Amino acid sequence: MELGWLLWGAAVLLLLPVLMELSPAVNFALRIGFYYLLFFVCSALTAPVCLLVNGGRTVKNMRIIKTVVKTFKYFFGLRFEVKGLENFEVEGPAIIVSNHQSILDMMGLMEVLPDNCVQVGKKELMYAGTVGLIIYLGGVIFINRKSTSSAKMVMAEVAKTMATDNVKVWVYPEGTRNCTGDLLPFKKGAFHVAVQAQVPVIPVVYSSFTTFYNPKKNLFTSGKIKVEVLPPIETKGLTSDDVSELTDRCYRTMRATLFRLSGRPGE
Ligand SMILES: CCCCCCCCCCCCCCC(=O)SCCNC(=O)CCNC(=O)[C@H](O)C(C)(C)COP(=O)(O)OP(=O)(O)OC[C@H]1O[C@@H](n2cnc3c(N)ncnc32)[C@H](O)[C@@H]1OP(=O)(O)O
Ligand SMILES: CCCCCCCC/C=C\CCCCCCCC(=O)OC[C@@H](O)COP(=O)(O)O
Repeated sequence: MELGWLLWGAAVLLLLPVLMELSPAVNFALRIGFYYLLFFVCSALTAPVCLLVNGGRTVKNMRIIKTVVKTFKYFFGLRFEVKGLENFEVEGPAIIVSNHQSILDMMGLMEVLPDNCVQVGKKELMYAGTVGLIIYLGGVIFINRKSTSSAKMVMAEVAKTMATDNVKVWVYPEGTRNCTGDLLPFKKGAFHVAVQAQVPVIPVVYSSFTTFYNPKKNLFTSGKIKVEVLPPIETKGLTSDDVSELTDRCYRTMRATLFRLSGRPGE
């Protein structure tokens, strides 16, 4: 019986590289499955450490989470080329906005995440098993995207407390993943919060993943991701009437940067 299992295991191990080579679908499934597994297992292992070190839900846990997630890139042959980190060095809180292409973004997020920075996430993530637990412990702010009123209330609370808590808040203004190499229209919530709190908006742009990652084509290989932190956009003196213009300005700047970083001709 044992010999049978041993032979079976050896056959799979020998066949796997061949299968991955022959079938992009198998390669994609195994690599993305391993990514999920990494998240699931590392979350289970990191949660007790966060509880022991910091006692509960606090942005301080993001340091521990960041240390763990920054190792993931090595498993997938991904490299980050980062520019402009000095733009995070603003006095006090800020709203950080970035493009959002895939769950692989979590590696890019942790690659540059400044201290005392929490993220805004869809509330469904709370139920993602051990990952839900660890992102709760990391201080992630959960919103219900399906209820604008409740999401606005949560965001309004963030605008009030981010100054006292001295935290930066990272928002994905596209509101969903988008791996087309372009930007979706921006939701305005992040910009309302920045104006309400009178804090700067710091745009962050990641180059397009399309050269190494495309779920529709079962493409997931190694690759280089360029990251650029852009200069802060001040909101002092702005009011809610200025939010649309602020959103559009940020969108245009980030889209031009995305095209530049991705080697795509601008429009
Ligand atoms: C060891 C392993 C560990 C691994 C751990 C990994 C750790 C990191 C985890 C990080 C998780 C990250 C997850 C990311 C996501 O989940 S992305 C999806 C969720 N994010 C968002 O949706 C982005 C934020 N969304 C918004 O800000 C929206 O604006 C929202 C507030 C939700 C409202 O959306 P919606 O109604 O769809 O559209 P609009 O934005 O156009 O708003 C409609 C009108 O309302 C006005 N508005 C919006 N917000 C506000 C506000 N805060 N105050 C006042 N008014 C507001 C807006 O102006 C629109 O009105 P007008 O059209 O202007 O009249
Ligand atoms: C015991 C219960 C087990 C439950 C199994 C859950 C296992 C979960 C394992 C890994 C989950 C990895 C998720 C990492 C965080 C991903 C953040 C992210 O990128 O979410 C997508 C969100 O931005 C936008 O969502 P949509 O594009 O709108 O959709």
